[in-house]
This record gives sequence, C-alpha cells and structure tokens, in this order.
Amino acid sequence: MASPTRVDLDGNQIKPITICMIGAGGFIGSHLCEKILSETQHTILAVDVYNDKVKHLLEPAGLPWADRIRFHRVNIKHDSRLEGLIKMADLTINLAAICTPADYNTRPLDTIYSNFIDALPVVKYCSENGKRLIHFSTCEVYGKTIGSFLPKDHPLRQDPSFYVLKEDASPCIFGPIEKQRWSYACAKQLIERLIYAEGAENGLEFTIVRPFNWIGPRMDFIPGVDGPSEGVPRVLACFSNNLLRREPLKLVDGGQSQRTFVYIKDAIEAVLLMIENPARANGHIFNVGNPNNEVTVKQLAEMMTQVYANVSGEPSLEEPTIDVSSKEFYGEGYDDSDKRIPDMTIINKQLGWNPKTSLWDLLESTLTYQHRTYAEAVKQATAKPVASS
Ligand SMILES: NC(=O)c1ccc[n+]([C@@H]2O[C@H](COP(=O)([O-])OP(=O)(O)OC[C@H]3O[C@@H](n4cnc5c(N)ncnc54)[C@H](O)[C@@H]3O)[C@@H](O)[C@H]2O)c1
Ligand SMILES: O=C(O)[C@H]1O[C@H](OP(=O)(O)OP(=O)(O)OC[C@H]2O[C@@H](n3ccc(=O)[nH]c3=O)[C@H](O)[C@@H]2O)[C@H](O)[C@@H](O)[C@@H]1O
Repeated sequence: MASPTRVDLDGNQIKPITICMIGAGGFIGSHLCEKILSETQHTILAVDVYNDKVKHLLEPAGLPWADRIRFHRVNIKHDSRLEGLIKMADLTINLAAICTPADYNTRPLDTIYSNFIDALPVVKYCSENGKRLIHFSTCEVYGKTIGSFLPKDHPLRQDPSFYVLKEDASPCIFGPIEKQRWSYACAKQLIERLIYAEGAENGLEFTIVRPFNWIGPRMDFIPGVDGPSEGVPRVLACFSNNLLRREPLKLVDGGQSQRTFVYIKDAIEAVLLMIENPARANGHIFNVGNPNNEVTVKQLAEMMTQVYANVSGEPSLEEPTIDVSSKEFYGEGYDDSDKRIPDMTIINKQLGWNPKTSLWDLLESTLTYQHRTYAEAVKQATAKPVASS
C-alpha cells in the first residue's frame, strides 16, 4: 500500500511528482511502473510503442492507481508530442533502446540510432526546460576488463583492480570497428558523455544508471510464443525457451564468459531511491548489480536446468547443454565482455543500496513465473497435428 508519509534518506517528506517514463512498456519499465504505482503517490506518463507488459496496470478501469498512470503510444523517433510530455513532468526517465546483443552486429545502424540519435532530443528537451533526467545506460560501456589482455595464467588476473568495474576509474575498452557488437556500448558511451557535458556546461540535473544483467519475470520474449520464432532474446529468455521446449541450452563459445545477475526487484529499489533522493543522485553515474551473484554462462545453464527441473517437476535432459560458436549463433562481428563485477562503493555511499537476492532464489521465482506463463503455450505450439485419416 502507498504510504501517505514517505520520507527520503535525509528524513524529508517526499512530495508526489509526475514522471515521464519513456520505454515504460519494456521489462524494466513494467517493474518500475508497478513499484511506483503500488508504493508511492507519483504519477506516470508512460511512453512506449507497446503496452502488453503494463496492460495489467492500465486495465480494468477502477484500479486504485487509475488516475496516476496514462499510456501514450509514442515512437520517440518521430513524434512531436515528446517535448510536451517532458514539459508536463518533473522528471524524465529514459529506458527506450534496442538492447539485445543479437541486434548489435546484425542491425548496427538501428542500434546506434536507437541508443544515441533517438536519445538526443530527450536530453535536449530536459536541458532546455530545466527538467531532471534519469538515463539508462549499460554496464557494457566498460567493455572488456583490463585483466583480459593479460596472459591466461598471469597472477594479476586475480587482482580486483584488473577486473572490478568502477564508475569513476575504469576505462571503456571496446574491440575494433569490424566487431560490430560494440556499436551498442559505443552509442551508450557517447550519450553518457553528452549528458555529462550538458550537466557541466548547461546545468542539466541528471543521473546515469548502468545496469548489470538485471533479470526476472517479463524479460524479453519466448520465440514463437510472444515474439518472433527466429528472434534471439537475452540469455535468460534463450535458456528459458530451451528448457520449456526440452532442448539443450546453447553455450556460445563454450559459455566461459562471466556475468553477475541481479534480481529485477532488488534493482528497482535502487531506481526508486534515485527518483526520491535527487540531491544524492544528481550528477552521479551508478553501477546497479549484484557482485555476489557471479557465474560463468555455463554455470548459469547448469543452475537453470536444475531449478527448472524442480519447479516443473520434469527431469532434465541427459545432455542439458551443447556448445555453439558465436559466429553460428550471432553471426559475423560478435564479440563478448569477459567478466562484469560492479564496484558498489558509490551507490552504497550515496543511496545506502545493496542487493539482497541470491542467484538461486531469483532463478527459482523467475523460472516458476516462466513455467506458469509459458509451459502450456509452448506445449500447444509444439504439439504435432493429429494425422487425419
Ligand atoms: N535489462 C538489463 O539488464 C539492462 C542492462 C543494461 C542496460 N539496460 C538498459 O535499460 C533500458 C531498458 O532495458 P529493458 O531490459 O527494459 O529493455 P526492453 O527492450 O524490455 O525495454 C525497452 C522499451 O523501450 C521501448 N522503445 C524502444 N524504442 C522506442 C522508441 N523509439 N519509442 C518509444 N519506445 C521505444 C521498447 O518498445 C521497449 O518496451 C535500455 O536502455 C537498456 O539499454 C538494461
Ligand atoms: O544485461 C546487461 O547488463 C547488458 O548486457 C546484455 O549483454 P549480455 O550480458 O552479453 O547479453 P545476454 O544475451 O544476456 O548474454 C549473456 C551471455 O550469455 C551468452 N549466451 C546467450 C544466449 C544463449 O542462448 N547462450 C549463450 O551462451 C552470450 O554469448 C553472453 O556471453 C545486453 O547487452 C544488454 O541487455 C545489457 O546492456
């Protein structure tokens, strides 16, 4: 229930504000809308081209927050209503982006336009109208770790200063231009630099968020069920799809890359703290991740296989994984981040935030959701038609 007397981290009463949330219909946006509507009195102008993931917050009529959310079907590439919506709000949160790795090397132009060019007017309107901006960047701006350039058995690879990623100290290390995987990271880096410069030269009040593999219910789509059959979503949805269809999970280049996964509900707590503590969040770039949940992709596949067997009651396959080359899986121009451990000093100091949920627990609740939501639909989609006599 929304408490009428919410206070910020400094004990001041929080006044309800209006938030223009661009990309509100996506994975993160849908969780953020849910949180804001159920726990605060803020109002949301929800902007997206799709609303399937927030339908439950918009209908039926008479929901307790009905007068605090309005969906605007707007494509920010070409819609003159954008500036008006930003002007009506106190704060703009920009989540809109192409952000699935399968697109970075196959649709590099769309990726660069979406992550840089299309974000430009949002920054400009916020700056010109004196509005606060929370912009979603990515941990991919760090690229590869310094340690990855050392020989495999070099002892400095074990030294955290060679791999832990710090907002104010780590360099951004991308591959060559022909590795088009980096089109996304590079576009996100340039928009971060532009926002930072608007802050420095024109006084824009901004916060930049760098999410580190946030995962949970409603992430991406299951190919052939609520997304294109040939589509390649991010790893959680790829592996969920394999498990639902009882196919081996595909390990790209052996699944040796490492990731830290954070539960979406923990991460959303961090975003709410940023929204409600502008004095502590403005001018900062924040890593938001869970350094305690590190696994290789291969280990993730093994855990998901085990957890899914528990939640579905179906035994796992005898050979639950297969190796595929990145060229076969993603095509020419793919490259990978080797390891992603977020340094948590800044977010901890400014907002006192720490993630709580273990990888095992977050996989249990997420795969329970995947099973309940998709198992029947996948069964129907894969059922062989009965031969007519
Ligand atoms: N999920 C993560 O762990 C993660 C990690 C790093 C960065 N991010 C960043 O966070 C943001 C949100 O990610 P997500 O996981 O929710 O992705 P998502 O794809 O689920 O959501 C993005 C939403 O933006 C909308 N959108 C895209 N272009 C638009 C346009 N031109 N006009 C209007 N709406 C448009 C899409 O329809 C979609 O609903 C992105 O900027 C992404 O780069 C996410
Ligand atoms: O979530 C994030 O923090 C960021 O990272 C993601 O990038 P990445 O982690 O590489 O994307 P995933 O699709 O989640 O892949 C993770 C790893 O699993 C591997 N993978 C993926 C899918 C699959 O079926 N098998 C497989 O081995 C990939 O090659 C990669 O090494 C995306 O770029 C963004 O959504 C986001 O900016």
